[in-house]
Amino acid sequence: MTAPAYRRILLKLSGEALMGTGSHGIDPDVLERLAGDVRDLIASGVQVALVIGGGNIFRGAGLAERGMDRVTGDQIGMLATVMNALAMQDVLERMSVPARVMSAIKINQVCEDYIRRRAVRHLEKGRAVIFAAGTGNPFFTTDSAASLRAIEIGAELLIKATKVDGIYSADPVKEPSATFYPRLSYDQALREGLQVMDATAIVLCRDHAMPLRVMNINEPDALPRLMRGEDIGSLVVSGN
Ligand SMILES: Nc1ncnc2c1ncn2[C@@H]1O[C@H](COP(=O)(O)OP(=O)(O)O)[C@@H](O)[C@H]1O
Ligand SMILES: O=c1ccn([C@@H]2O[C@H](COP(=O)(O)OP(=O)(O)O)[C@@H](O)[C@H]2O)c(=O)[nH]1
Repeated sequence: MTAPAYRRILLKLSGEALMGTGSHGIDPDVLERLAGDVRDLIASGVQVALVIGGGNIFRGAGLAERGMDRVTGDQIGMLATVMNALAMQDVLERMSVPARVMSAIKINQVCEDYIRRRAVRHLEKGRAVIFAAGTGNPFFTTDSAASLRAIEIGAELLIKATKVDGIYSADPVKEPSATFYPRLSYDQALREGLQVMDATAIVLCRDHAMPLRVMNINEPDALPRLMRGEDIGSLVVSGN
């Protein structure tokens, strides 16, 4: 078996990805499939860290639109990400994959506090590490948390697995004629206002030269093919 193309990656999954065809919550079959992908990556020798969103349960912006204090809404949203993280940990452990949830918010009767050095040790020991509660601060998203944690742990690649095949000149869901970008620079994504990932997350990746790949969560075998060095989705790297 050839060595994987990457030693350590961070995989960002939206909460929505866990819904499957549902309108909210977690589809156990989807969770099982995603956990199986993580298991296979770790078995191939890749150290895998995860950031899972909470959009299948709550988003602060949505709660605020209906009158809730935004900070409170974001705190609820961050707790939603903890729920998803615990669910992922449960299914990984039932697959005999050691997994640790490390939260940016102190809830250490439910999961570990996020401590960077411990996260790295867990990864070095072949454990899946699931970062929960995003950055721990309101007004951010788990995309930004994914960029932040990828940089902190020295990941070689940040993968945003989402609902489209990569980055386009416009939202391909709204504009089917949009042009696919197999490769682009962070500055191009910012200049063109490409909304696939929030600007904070993209700027963090740019400023710390964190390669970012956006790919379709539903493309079969996409992750193992990517680890074998195939060019999947869109790659965002430094440049003008
Ligand atoms: N330029 C773009 N290229 C690709 N996707 C885009 C773009 N602009 C907006 N999108 C939308 O962004 C979505 C991915 O962002 P987001 O919904 O935050 O993902 P997720 O919920 O998977 O984290 C895609 O499903 C797509 O509809
Ligand atoms: O650092 C963070 C990360 C997340 N959130 C809140 O948690 C919600 C769920 O995260 P996100 O929307 O990123 O989930 P996804 O879109 O990936 O499902 C967000 O909407 C925010 O309200 C936050 O306040 N700070």
